[in-house]
Amino acid sequence: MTQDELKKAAAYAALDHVVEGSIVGVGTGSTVNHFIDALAGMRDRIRGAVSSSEASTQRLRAHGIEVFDLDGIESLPVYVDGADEIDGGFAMIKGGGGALTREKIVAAVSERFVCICDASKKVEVLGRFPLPIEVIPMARSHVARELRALGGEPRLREGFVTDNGNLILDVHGLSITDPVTIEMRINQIVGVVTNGLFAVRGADVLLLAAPGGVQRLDAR
Ligand SMILES: O=C(CO)[C@H](O)[C@H](O)COP(=O)(O)O
Repeated sequence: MTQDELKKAAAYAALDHVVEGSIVGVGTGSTVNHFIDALAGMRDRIRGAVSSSEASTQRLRAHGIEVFDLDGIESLPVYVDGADEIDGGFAMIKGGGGALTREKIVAAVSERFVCICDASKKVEVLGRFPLPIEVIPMARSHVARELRALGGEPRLREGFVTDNGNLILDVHGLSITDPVTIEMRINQIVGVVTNGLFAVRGADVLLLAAPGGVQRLDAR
């Protein structure tokens, strides 16, 4: 099976977690694109979606799924999203698609985070995938210096602007054995909007697709 077929298998497995009659939290990325396509098949059984990016919003609307503004919604039962890496404690690196801030906001108001991944995303220690940091443009050099002081090597994602009008620094060379501490530490750097570590609030359920099938793992 190709990696894309595995992503699709994980995405379709997430349909079992969608609560009928509800508004569904929807992430961003190629795995989530499969989820959106799958969700279209049950669009008459959900109220709609809250989206974490302009790209996902467009795809949802193209399928006739109503997209609600998150503001004013107190809680969503389920948020479905992919990850760039996920560890044994269900902490994740996200933001490969640059949507990390809105993803973290939608995840924060969701009762359950269902992570959909192909098996290549599961790692022992986070950090081989460069950690994305969304940065206010004027703070770019300051944030880069602070990240170097933490032992990382930040690189500007050239030609990329987030949906919020900010920049992304991808930080190479971090070995993240204590993701909660690193997530909180990076968030304290002035000029950082969000970092791509989802550890303080990690995934609750992992649907991990391998050639043998989709394995469901629950957070302890
Ligand atoms: O965090 C994300 C986007 O900001 C994605 O969930 C992550 O990059 C995984 O993407 P893909 O499903 O394309 O492998």
